[in-house]
Amino acid sequence: WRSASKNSNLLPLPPGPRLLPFVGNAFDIDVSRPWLTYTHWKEKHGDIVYSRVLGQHIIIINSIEVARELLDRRSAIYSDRPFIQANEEFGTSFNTAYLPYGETLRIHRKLFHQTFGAEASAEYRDLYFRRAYELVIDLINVPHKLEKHLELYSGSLIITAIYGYETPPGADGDPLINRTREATEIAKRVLAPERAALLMAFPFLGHLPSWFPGASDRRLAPYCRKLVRQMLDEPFEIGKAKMTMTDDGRPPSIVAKFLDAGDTSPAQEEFMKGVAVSGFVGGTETTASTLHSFMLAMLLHPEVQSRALAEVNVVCGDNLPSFEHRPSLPYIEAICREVLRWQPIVPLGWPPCSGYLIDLLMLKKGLPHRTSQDDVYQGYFIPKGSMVLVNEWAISRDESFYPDASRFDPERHLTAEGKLKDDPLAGHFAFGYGRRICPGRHFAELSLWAAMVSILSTVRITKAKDLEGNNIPVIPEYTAGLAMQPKPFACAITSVNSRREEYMRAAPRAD
Ligand code: HEM
Repeated sequence: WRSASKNSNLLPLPPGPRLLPFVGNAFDIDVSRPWLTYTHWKEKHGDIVYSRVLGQHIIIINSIEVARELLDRRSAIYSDRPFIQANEEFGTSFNTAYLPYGETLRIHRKLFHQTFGAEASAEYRDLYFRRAYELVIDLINVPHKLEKHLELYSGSLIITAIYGYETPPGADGDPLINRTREATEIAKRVLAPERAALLMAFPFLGHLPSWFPGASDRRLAPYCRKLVRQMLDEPFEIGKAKMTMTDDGRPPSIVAKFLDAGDTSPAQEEFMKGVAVSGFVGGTETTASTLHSFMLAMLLHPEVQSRALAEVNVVCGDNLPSFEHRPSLPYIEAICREVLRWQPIVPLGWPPCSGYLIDLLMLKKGLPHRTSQDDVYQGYFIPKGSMVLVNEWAISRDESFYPDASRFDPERHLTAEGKLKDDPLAGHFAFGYGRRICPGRHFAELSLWAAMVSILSTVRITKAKDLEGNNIPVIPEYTAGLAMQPKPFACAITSVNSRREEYMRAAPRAD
């Protein structure tokens, strides 16, 4: 049971839990929080674990060293993705995230680099803050719609940057956001775990027999394909029509920049459309979930808020903080790092990415990398076609790096002199590895920082009160649903600096 068919050297597979005939470990995994099962396996079997579900080889990486060695250094072997038939049926195979390792992926990643790379992302510095001010004002005005405000912040930022148009206030009215939601809902229904698992185990079935639970949803496929086509075409046309340069001579959007650069053949345009929508679906929920987690951490830790505000006040006086202040605000930086570490919103190294395939093969929150050829690591055989998951949860809980790891403690990222530590793991929990590392990470980091510093400098998040004036207790719980994000919690949000609030209110808003 523990050998793989093409293992000519008869090397052992990595250690792992006992496999049952046929189903392998299908029944061993906590399907709502599989990373906890994998972390338990780490304790027993170590940093690299072999498992099998319905004949599919699964390699679970539980340490940063193994992740770097395999996914970073050997990325030519470890950068494929599993093929999903349903993506073809439902028109979602354009998404960068699902592309196999090959030429189309290379083109997409190049476009991503040009449009969301470090330099390109920095060009949107004014936009992040403009949106962040709107976010703060919305939080003060209507604190109970916290989640909605965070989703609007992250979604509208990406839409404005990509297509150059302003989403109307209250994302409900935006056609792109609405269509994305609708397509996502269909995909979630269709790609229920049992269906995806069966297709993965028996790809020769191609299409599921009509008696199979959920198979009747296939009738939605043509409609979903139509929605996806609209998502690809319509906002792109808006971006195309909005080519007027900004006052400082920059293209008004990523699409405009692409068109301005020259090669606009239909094929190239189709790639750009795919990149734009992949960026939107890959970046919205991830950024919003991270900020939601940040708000929860602040609510639970008033002392962290006080120290952050004091740091901003010393550095900025009553002015609004900006990216120029960033190097002088190490504590704020430490908060950002700790938010990403404390509750990695992609605990198995994969973003919710609009909800597709999350339950795939019972590997919730873990659409993995896939090996494109056989490999050997430390005497273990890694078969071609293995799914490879990084258990970021286990890495974030590694006590040798992070003593008392489940505690939220920004100070762990600072030296005794209050400077930022040179942390080799910083950023890794959030953004993945190798040639599939998140191409939106620069954009994401800047937008997270702008939102966090704007919130910390201007408002205070406290417990909400009930009708008798008692604090409503906060139970920090996370959803086991699509994205790892906090379950809704009540909080009060009040301004702590009227000057900054005034500046923010006076800043131009989208209309
Ligand atoms: C806090 C925000 C974000 C987090 C935590 C996050 C996390 C991730 C992770 C873990 C991966 C998988 C990496 C791997 O397979 O090794 C990924 C991939 C991806 N992300 Fe992000 N992401 C965020 C924001 C964004 C943004 C803003 C964009 C676009 C502007 C974006 C676009 C993508 C795309 C297109 C992929 C697929 C890349 C590929 O398969 O080659 N993400 N992201």
